[in-house]
Amino acid sequence: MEELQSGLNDWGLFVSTLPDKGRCLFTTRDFHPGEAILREKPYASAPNKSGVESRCDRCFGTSNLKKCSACQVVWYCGSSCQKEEWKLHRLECDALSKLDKERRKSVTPSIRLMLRLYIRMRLETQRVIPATTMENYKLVEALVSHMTEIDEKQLVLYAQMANLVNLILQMPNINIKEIAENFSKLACNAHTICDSELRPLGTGLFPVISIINHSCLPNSVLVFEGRSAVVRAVQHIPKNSEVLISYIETAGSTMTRQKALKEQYLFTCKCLRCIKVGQPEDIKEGAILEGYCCKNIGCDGFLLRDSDDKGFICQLCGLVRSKEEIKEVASEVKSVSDKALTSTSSQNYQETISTYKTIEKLQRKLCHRFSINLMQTREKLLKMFMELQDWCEALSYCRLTIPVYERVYPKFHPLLGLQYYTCGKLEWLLGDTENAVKSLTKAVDILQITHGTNTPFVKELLMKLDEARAEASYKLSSKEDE
Ligand SMILES: C[S@@+](CC[C@H](N)C(=O)[O-])C[C@H]1O[C@@H](n2cnc3c(N)ncnc32)[C@H](O)[C@@H]1O
Repeated sequence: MEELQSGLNDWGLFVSTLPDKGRCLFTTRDFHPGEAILREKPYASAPNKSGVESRCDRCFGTSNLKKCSACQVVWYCGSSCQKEEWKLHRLECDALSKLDKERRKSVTPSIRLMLRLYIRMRLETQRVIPATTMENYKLVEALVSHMTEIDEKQLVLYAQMANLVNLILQMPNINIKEIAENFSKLACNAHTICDSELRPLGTGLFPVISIINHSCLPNSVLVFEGRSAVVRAVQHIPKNSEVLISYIETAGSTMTRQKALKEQYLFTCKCLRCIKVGQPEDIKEGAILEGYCCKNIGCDGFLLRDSDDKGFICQLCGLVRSKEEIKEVASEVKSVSDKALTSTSSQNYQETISTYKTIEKLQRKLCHRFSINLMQTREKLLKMFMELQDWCEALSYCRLTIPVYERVYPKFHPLLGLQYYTCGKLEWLLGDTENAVKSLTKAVDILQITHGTNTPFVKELLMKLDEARAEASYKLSSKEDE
């Protein structure tokens, strides 16, 4: 702990403990919005397996991939990535090569992450890889596991996975119970590594960043530069404050967020948003985000159950919607959604789009205009129209999502910045340069804070904005000349 403390001093941070949260990370100086609070390379990481697509083990790239000829499990995009990983992969390769074809199929990304954790620990003990103040196995030992709170079924699963890891590694003195506990640590400490546009690439364990606790109203955000994790302030953080990130999607109601946190991280959140649970403002927000709309066209009210539980009353105009009617539309949404799942897997795009359009229409009848479900359906339609390069339809759905994003996310949230970015790109493609400049400016204002100013992603965005501005002023001057 003292060693870690000395490493954290350089960052302007210190570790403390709070009775209801365990370890916490605090600041020893002020941080301004957009400033990087902490950077960390993964102690262990593994790329995702997304369908048929594989990824380079080092950079998570997808081009020019070649399979390791010995183990036939791991992919690299070139010799430079392969060489960088060799110290670790040498032992992993030996172990994986001994497996038969069927066993190799059971080596999932979680199993690989655990294999790499143990190999790294071993190489550290043998001093092949140095242990430093901020990178050592002791930091993994200190992570919370919540072993005593896990249910029987999960314990059995971890035990089976631990047996597989043991069978693959065949290391002397390896403790199966400890491996199972490490799986539990991964569940509540590992982070999904994403690209700049928040598309998931893999999973990594960052033992120092794992000290940071959760808030549904966080003062910082976790982003990635390649495989490295960066925690960045999204507001002014005064000296002696706790650094807080969000572990989950924060767009949902308090009940939804608390359920997600309890299920995966085994705690009840008491952040500034969650302590308002049950208060009138919180009930209203939940009913807007996840409840129903008023049947009175043009009324923007939210609905709450009436006292005898026969229906839902609009809190603005007083109109009642019967339980039966709501049930009927909701079950229609469910049955069309089930159909959408099967048509997505058969990759018939036009059919899938028409199914999602039906869902969107039904949800407009059922849900409040700021509903998360409605927003998610429109998000799916946006993505599908983008795939089809139907920029006009894509833009119309993108624009419909923006007011919901603005409502559910704080001012500096990566998802809000990225949505403005998509909107700006689409407007530009469709020749609406004036609005493109407005949307791209909003995107820059947010993404410079969440992603920093020096990343290739933000630099490219700034270049696009400059280009769009130049085009807009050229268009304006040509109009004036006419
Ligand atoms: C990634 S760890 C964070 C560091 C942890 N506090 C420790 O002592 O190592 C996640 C765990 O921290 C605790 N935790 C995180 N945020 C919390 C919060 N807002 N309230 C209570 N416990 C929290 C929970 O036990 C959770 O499973």
